[in-house]
Parts: sequence; structure tokens; C-alpha cells
Amino acid sequence: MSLNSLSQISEDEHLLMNSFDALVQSLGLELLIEARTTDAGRGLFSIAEIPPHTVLFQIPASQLVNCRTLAPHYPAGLDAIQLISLHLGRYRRTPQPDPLFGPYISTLPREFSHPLTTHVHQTDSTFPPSVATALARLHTRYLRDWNAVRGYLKANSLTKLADEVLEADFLWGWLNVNTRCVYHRLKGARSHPDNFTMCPILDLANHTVAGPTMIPRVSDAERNNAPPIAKLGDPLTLLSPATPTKPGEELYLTYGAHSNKTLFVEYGFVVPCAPDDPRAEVDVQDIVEPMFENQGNDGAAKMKILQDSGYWGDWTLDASPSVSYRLTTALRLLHVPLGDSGALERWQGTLTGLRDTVSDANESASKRTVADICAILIQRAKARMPETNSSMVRVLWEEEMHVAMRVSSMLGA
Ligand SMILES: C[S@@+](CC[C@H](N)C(=O)[O-])C[C@H]1O[C@@H](n2cnc3c(N)ncnc32)[C@H](O)[C@@H]1O
Repeated sequence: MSLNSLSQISEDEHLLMNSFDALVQSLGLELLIEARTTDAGRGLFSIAEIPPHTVLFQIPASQLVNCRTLAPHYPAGLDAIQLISLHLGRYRRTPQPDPLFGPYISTLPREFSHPLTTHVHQTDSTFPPSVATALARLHTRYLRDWNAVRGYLKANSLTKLADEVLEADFLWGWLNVNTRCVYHRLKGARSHPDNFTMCPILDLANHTVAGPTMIPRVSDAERNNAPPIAKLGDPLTLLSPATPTKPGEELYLTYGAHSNKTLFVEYGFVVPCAPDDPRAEVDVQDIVEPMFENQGNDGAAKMKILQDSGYWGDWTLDASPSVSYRLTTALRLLHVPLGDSGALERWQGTLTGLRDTVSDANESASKRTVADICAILIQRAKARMPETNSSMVRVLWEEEMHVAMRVSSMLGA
């Protein structure tokens, strides 16, 4: 990196820190925390002793960026991620700040270093196959949203907006949503995909896998398991961790018990993990699917059976160590001869809980296949790891290798 770009970064960071102060002022908040620069970008730090469960701040509903606060300003027709990404993208480069959320938008990162912007066109062999697949799925999701927004702008004759918001601006908005939103109850059903919001200040919190974390307080709507009563929804209140915080400590959130594959693909970072870290997980679809294909017509029939019963794909090993139930189920069927109707019935019995196994022979064959899968994973990671000069990609290969070694030694292989 040139000195020029280094000074550019610190200038940007300086501007972002000033924007943070302006945001806090605009919200009229007096805080026990402040933003500081860390190795993970900016983060939130305490500036005082903070007792457990202290209210750190409350952001009023009108200052949260979500489907409720944006809906009055746009024609209907977009889901929450499309609408918020469009709105953010619209104000990315304009000299006029957004009259609704200007101070907040000026605190958002200027650029993203995220696999969707940097790696999406790399050859598949750079990443473990399951990471490449997850990245391709993210890319598809992004394209679906961008195409939906383009269609929406046309259908609603929003030609000025269509001219203003370039794809790069929309992608910037979309990555902001994807990497910075939090769950927030806005809809009747808890599982509704639009139950999330962008939240000023809170979105500066970095992720930790262990240790005390801040916790958003359960909102009224969530407690009542009903849509919020107020038109714009409930405010969002952030509580300090359950243990006391000393001045100068970083305050984290947990983004979830994610494997590095998910952290990398969704958020653009990894957290190196110990060989026995229970987060470590490998999706082995790219190895198992060809095993069914190699059985010709029988394999195709088994694939259909697994699809119909909801067990096709999402087959994982993890470092606890364990073989997921979904993978065990698929491998048992792989080793059932389809001509043997009794064995097929016994396999179905394992799904309904009537039986623990298909047979001893079937169980041994399935275990041998798990050992084969582990051997492939270990050999592949060892071969590919030296080829990468990205420390993040190295962590992704290491995670696969550690999981495979743990599962393999559990099997005594
Ligand atoms: C919600 S933002 C957190 C604030 C962010 N650091 C910033 O400067 O705006 C999430 C992003 O922060 C970074 N991040 C969060 N936790 C991290 C961690 N433990 N290690 C490395 N990067 C992290 C990643 O770039 C992630 O996409």
C-alpha cells in the first residue's frame, strides 16, 4: 500500500470520527462510550466505569433506518433490504445530505473491502468450495435485489432516481445493510424477513466470539409477540454487558455463533479459531453430491427421496466433533441398495424416530464414507493452503482441516 493511500485512509477515518461526534450531537446524547480506531476498523470503547446492564443509549424509532421509517417516503413494492439499500445508495455521493438520516449516513464506511467487491470474480479454487458456493449465493441474492430495484424504479417512473443511483451506489448501500443491520421487530410474524433495522452508533460495535457483549433490550413488540403499536415502530435501547466494564475497554456485540465461512461471506472478516473451536464447521456438499451422481439412476432416485423429505444438502461436519444429523441421514441412504425395500423402510424408520440405524453394516459403511470425506478435506486443505497469500483465506482452509482432523480422530480413522 502506498503512503498516499495510507494517508487517504487516516484522513477518511478522521472524517468518520468527526461525523460520529456530529451524529451523537444531532441525537442529543451524552454517552459513556466513544468510537475509536481498531484493527477491525472503528469500534466502541467505554470512557467510564459502566455497571452491568446499564442503558448505554436509546435511539428513537424515527432515527432507525428500516422498512417502517422509509415506507412513507417511497411507493410500495420493495422489501426491506432493497428499500434501505436504495435509500442509502441515493445519498452516497450527493452534496445534499439526506434530510431524514444525514448525520447517520455520513458515519457509514466510505468503501468496502468485502468478498463481494474484491473476490467475486476469482477462480473457485481460491476458496474452499463451500465458501465459493456461499459467495456465489450471496452474489445471486445481491443481483436479485438490484434487478428488483431497477424494475421498481422503471415501473414507478422514478427516472431521476434511476439516473442518480448507479449500481456501485446500490452495492455500497446493500453491503452496509448486510454487514451492519440488527434484528428489530417491525412485523406481525417473528420470522418475517423485514424484521431488521440499521441503528446509529450500535452499528460501530465489532463482533466477538467469546466474552461479555452488549445486548439490545427486548422491544415491546418483541415481548408482546405482535407488531409494534407506533407507526414507526419501537425505539432501540442498547444495554452494557452483564459484567462491569472498565474505562478504555472495547464493547462488543456477538453477530451469532457463526463459522468463519459465514463471517467471511456475510461480513468480510474471519476470526482465527483454535482446532477444537465449536464454531468451526465444514459444509461437504461438493464432496457428497458426486457420490450420489456416481450411483447413476439409483443415485438420482436417492437424491429425489432426500429432496422430498427435506434432507438434500446442508450437510456439515463440525469441530465439537460431530457429523450433522442431515449428513448422517444422507450417507445412510447412500448405502441403502434401492432394490432392498426392507432397508429403504428401515431408513425411513430412522427419519421418524422408529429406528436408530438402518443396520450395523449400513452404519459401518456410512462411517467409512465420513472417514473418506475427512481424508479428502485434509489432503485438499494441505495442498491449497500454501497457494494463498491471503491470511483470511488461509484461516478458511485451516478451519476445514481442523474440523476434518477432529472428526477423523473421533472415528479412530
Ligand atoms: C457493524 S460493523 C462494525 C464497525 C466497523 N468496524 C466500522 O468501522 O464501521 C461490521 C464490520 O466491522 C468489521 N468487524 C467487526 N468485527 C470484527 C472482528 N472481530 N474482526 C475483524 N473485523 C471485524 C467487519 O468489517 C464487519 O463487516
